[in-house]
Amino acid sequence: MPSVSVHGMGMTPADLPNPVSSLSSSNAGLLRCRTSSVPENWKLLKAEEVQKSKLLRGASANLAEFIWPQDERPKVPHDDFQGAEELPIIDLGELLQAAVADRAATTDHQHHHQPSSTRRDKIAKDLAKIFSEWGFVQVVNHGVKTEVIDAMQTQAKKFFDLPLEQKEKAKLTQPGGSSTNEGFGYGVDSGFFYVGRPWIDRFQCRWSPVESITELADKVYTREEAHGIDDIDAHDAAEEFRKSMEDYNKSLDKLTIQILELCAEGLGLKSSTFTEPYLGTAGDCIARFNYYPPCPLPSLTLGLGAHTDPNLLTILHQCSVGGLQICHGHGSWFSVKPSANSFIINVGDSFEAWTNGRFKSVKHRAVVNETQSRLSIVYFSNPLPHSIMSVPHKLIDCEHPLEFRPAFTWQDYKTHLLETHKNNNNNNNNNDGVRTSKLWLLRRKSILNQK
Ligand SMILES: O=C(O)CCC(=O)C(=O)O
Ligand SMILES: [Fe+2]
Repeated sequence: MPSVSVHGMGMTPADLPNPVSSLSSSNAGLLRCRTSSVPENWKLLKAEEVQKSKLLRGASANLAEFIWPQDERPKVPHDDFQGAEELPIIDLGELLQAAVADRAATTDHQHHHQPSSTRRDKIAKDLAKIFSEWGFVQVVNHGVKTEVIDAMQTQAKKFFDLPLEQKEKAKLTQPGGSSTNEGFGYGVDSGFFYVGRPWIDRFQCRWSPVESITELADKVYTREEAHGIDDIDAHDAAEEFRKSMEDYNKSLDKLTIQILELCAEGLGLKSSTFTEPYLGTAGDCIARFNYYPPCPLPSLTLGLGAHTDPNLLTILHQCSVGGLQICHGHGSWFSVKPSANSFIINVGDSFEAWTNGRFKSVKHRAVVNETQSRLSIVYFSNPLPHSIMSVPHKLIDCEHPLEFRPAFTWQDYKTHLLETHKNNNNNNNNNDGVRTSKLWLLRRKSILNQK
């Protein structure tokens, strides 16, 4: 099918975004970034792409809003993996192999066999070192079946391909009628506190309980006008979505536990130090599907601005299109090469605080590109809202004095984050909460707050 330009949608050039004329006075900071005309490549966007995206429909009214300040703009493109520092890899398959070798060695009475406990110890130490230096790791042979990952990617893609009106049915409301940050939308309308407007559509909900996923899926896939055979199709579609969410959640919950255990061991702590309060999928684990449509301004905007994740651990799977960038060293960014069978796992703010800063919650962002849409599936692991995360005594010594809150709950931090969101949105101030909200976790700050 030939690509249809927005002109083909019955839009006249006057309907097209005009970055200059639409700059408001509150965007004075962006005036420096003005471009004199609509980028030619906006016309490359397919009409159906514009139709189905909340972001693109909005952007067509005021493209200038998406131009970020000069110092935030990406210098490394989404697909430039050259010169990028190699993100360290952890091969979890080695754990399994070592256990198999253990059994063989016992049967064959081998004397020079390296026991699996030694292998495990080495992997745990490597992982802890990577998290303390990079905050990010690439995990391979993680035990999550390829079918489970593929099905989740397929379902997420299918979701974003739905007509906009259909996707918007996923919006969940609170009992009082106010919207939550769950569902589909432009940033799920939860407000962003970035310095620019991100180029993104997003779906977000909790990974469990399964009943709430069913409710969401039914809302999205059931069409009011559907009768007969259509009803059956809609039911099947909702069921496929629910099943892939459930399978993915089960697998990633297991993976989270495995990683948390290795982290504890790598830090010289009891294996269950982090998993006991985590309590698996009963916690507050959040699903996020980020969808970045093709963008006519890839070097002027960002899919997602530089931020750290507030949660415990993040497990991310990107589709075949690159876009995730990590800040390493002195403010230099590198693009992470997509790899179908690996996960990118990073330390969130809560984990950094819980480990007294031994692990680092590192800034990352998403860049976009002109021609391809991009999808990332994110598993945000969190403990139960009221489980207490208290800094293990072993992680406090002369070399590592206590720098973070000695104990806090995910609910405490979440409440703070939501407040910051609200204040930033109400005051319409430079929306810089991304940089400041993490400060709440610092000990100095918590002492000040108590005064
Ligand atoms: O899409 C990506 O690669 C980054 C997503 C991300 O950082 C987030 O959702 O917090
Ligand atoms: Fe993130």
